[in-house]
Amino acid sequence: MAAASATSITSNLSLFRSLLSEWSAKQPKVKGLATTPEEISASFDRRLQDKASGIHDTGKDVVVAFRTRPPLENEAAEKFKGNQEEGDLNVPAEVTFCEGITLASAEPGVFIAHVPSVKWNGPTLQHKAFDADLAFGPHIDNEEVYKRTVVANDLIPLALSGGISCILAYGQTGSGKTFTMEGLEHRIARDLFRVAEVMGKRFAEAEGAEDQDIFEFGVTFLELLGKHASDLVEQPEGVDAKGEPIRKEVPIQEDKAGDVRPRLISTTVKSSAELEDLINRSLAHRRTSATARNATSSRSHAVLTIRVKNKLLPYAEEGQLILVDLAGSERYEDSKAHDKQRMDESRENNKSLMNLKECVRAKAKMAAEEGFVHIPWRMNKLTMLLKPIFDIESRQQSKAIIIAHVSPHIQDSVHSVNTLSYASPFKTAPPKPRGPAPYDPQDPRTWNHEQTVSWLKEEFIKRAKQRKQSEWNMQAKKAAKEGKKLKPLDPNLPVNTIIDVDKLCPGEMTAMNYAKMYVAEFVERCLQAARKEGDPPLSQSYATVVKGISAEVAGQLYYLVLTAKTRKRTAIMKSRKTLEVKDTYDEEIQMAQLAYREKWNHAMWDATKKAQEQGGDVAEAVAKMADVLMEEWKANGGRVVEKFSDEEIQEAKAEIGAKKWDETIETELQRAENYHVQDTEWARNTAIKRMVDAFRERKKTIQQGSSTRDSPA
Ligand SMILES: Nc1ncnc2c1ncn2[C@@H]1O[C@H](COP(=O)(O)OP(=O)(O)OP(=O)(O)O)[C@@H](O)[C@H]1O
Repeated sequence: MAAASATSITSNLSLFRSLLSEWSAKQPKVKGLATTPEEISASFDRRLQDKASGIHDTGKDVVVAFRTRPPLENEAAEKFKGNQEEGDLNVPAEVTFCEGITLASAEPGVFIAHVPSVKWNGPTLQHKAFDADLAFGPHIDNEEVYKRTVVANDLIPLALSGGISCILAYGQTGSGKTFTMEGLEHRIARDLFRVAEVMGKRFAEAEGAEDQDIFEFGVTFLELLGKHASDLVEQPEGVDAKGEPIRKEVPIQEDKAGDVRPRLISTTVKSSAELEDLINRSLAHRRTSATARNATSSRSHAVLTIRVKNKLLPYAEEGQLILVDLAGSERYEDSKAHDKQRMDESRENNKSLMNLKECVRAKAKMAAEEGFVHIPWRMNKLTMLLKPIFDIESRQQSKAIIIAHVSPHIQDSVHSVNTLSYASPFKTAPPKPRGPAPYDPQDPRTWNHEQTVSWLKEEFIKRAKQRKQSEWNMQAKKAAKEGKKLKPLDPNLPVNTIIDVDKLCPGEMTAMNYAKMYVAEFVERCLQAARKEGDPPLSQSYATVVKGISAEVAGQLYYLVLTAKTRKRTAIMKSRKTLEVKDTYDEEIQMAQLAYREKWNHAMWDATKKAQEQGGDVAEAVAKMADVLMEEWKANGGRVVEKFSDEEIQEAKAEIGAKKWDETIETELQRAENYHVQDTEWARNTAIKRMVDAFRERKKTIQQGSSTRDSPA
């Protein structure tokens, strides 16, 4: 069945409407959202106030939501009127809205896309269902989207506790990404300082600090257009000859410490009004440059980052709230009509969106399976900016929400299907409940409550002893200077463990509850557990000792979890040899497969056939071939480079003629230059490959012809 064009869809709207109403009549009732916004708000406030339940464990690391918007006034008439001026008489004079998306269930989210297609007997409709965690129909407003995404997933408290919260808006141009993101940005600006006040007060009280204004906020706003990043907070430096705004390019690189921090102006904001003002100014800069370029904002990714520093924990990493309005997921065919610069940007955008997909999928998979998956975040500037979410060695807890936007129109259904199938696979089952995994003292993921309590006690005692020992060492040194000798420390002497572990670890808390907590929150709990009921606040120096020791214990716990995961990865790697290639989930293999396309399958097929003929182990032969291709792919920097023998090249050149040969290469090099492709060797190889391929084809046809003639009648 072939897909139908927008014009042919428009000319058959009445047929599609009647097919849709027949279909709708047979559908079950729509399943609504599970909890009311009021319930979400109430539980959010409770969590904020309630010290005991501050664990940011709202289930998934990656949450997927779908959203469709209402049709705009006169939109169908203007957008799909077809080429009536050019005599497209099939398109009705007045085009009205016809729905392309139906909300089947809000939570869990299910959207059904209605896709017009052409069968041998005429136009028809296909109904394709896609799953998400949440789905927002056209009548859901931004306030409700905010409550169900940002509030329900504790994104603000997570960032304030030193974690990373991220929201990504994905979708076709004009599907409503900017509408959603601006709505969320303004609401975050509205609530951030209120939540910070509640949390700051709680934290300062635990530490006995007087100043309750403990958070510092630094905001950056970046635009990534193709490969070029610029600062949206800064005013453009004027306009160029084409009237385009001149913006300084901002490099995006990983520094020696592994931090990706583009050189942007970080503005300190102290209130909702200041944050709101900064967001408005940056958005206005984005709109101006978009208008100047005679295009929409759909061509660039806009990344708003709010960094949160906790003044009481100067050594801890900063929490971050990252909001990304992604470039429109334009199809390559649609961008062909544009100039070279647009095509370059479009190609770059598609590359970054594909890489983002790989990263989000790998992250979702890792969270759900608890395995160790390679996340290729270094492959693109966009994912580099999102490093703290994707870097598995990051000790910061993170949560990403991806909102996939689709147009409500039936003429956009093919785009909508692309968008929904991009985002839907991110939906994973909630993390598996910790099963009865055998106890492993080296793997905190297997510890129950009692084992956790005893580990914590041991750790605190160990560190208290170390402290005592180092105090003794200092005193002994001092005594030696005075010619005295101190009595050695009695190892059996009881030590003050500083922290009451039973108070720190109530009820059913296990090591994984703590491992999911950010260090700031763990330290805060330790500070509370160090203070006896009714005692005055801890002295500044005592609080410093508690903070130091508890941060070390948290670090040790994260380290154990990380090494346990690494051990699991090594085990997976070892067992990979026995796995069928199709069963492996190594992202690199998948990327290499994508690059090789059908050549990969041919190579596997050849390896299988050879192994069968020689009576060898098929799985092993396939795995070996995959290894060979992977090595080759990696050695060529993630590309597939065709290799031909010199003889074959000379043969092809002789057949084609040296002049035409050189001309073809020259044309390809020229094309590469036009597209700013730096790698001329790559362009040359592409030209050679095309000519040798064509030569092989001709040779094959000739050989087949002669073998038919030669064969006996
Ligand atoms: N949920 C909604 N309710 C009402 N109007 C909406 C909604 N979503 C989007 N719109 C309107 O639809 C139009 C397109 O939306 P928007 O600019 O947000 O799309 P976009 O996906 O960001 O497009 P682009 O990629 O071109 O930037 C705007 O006029 C916007 O106000």
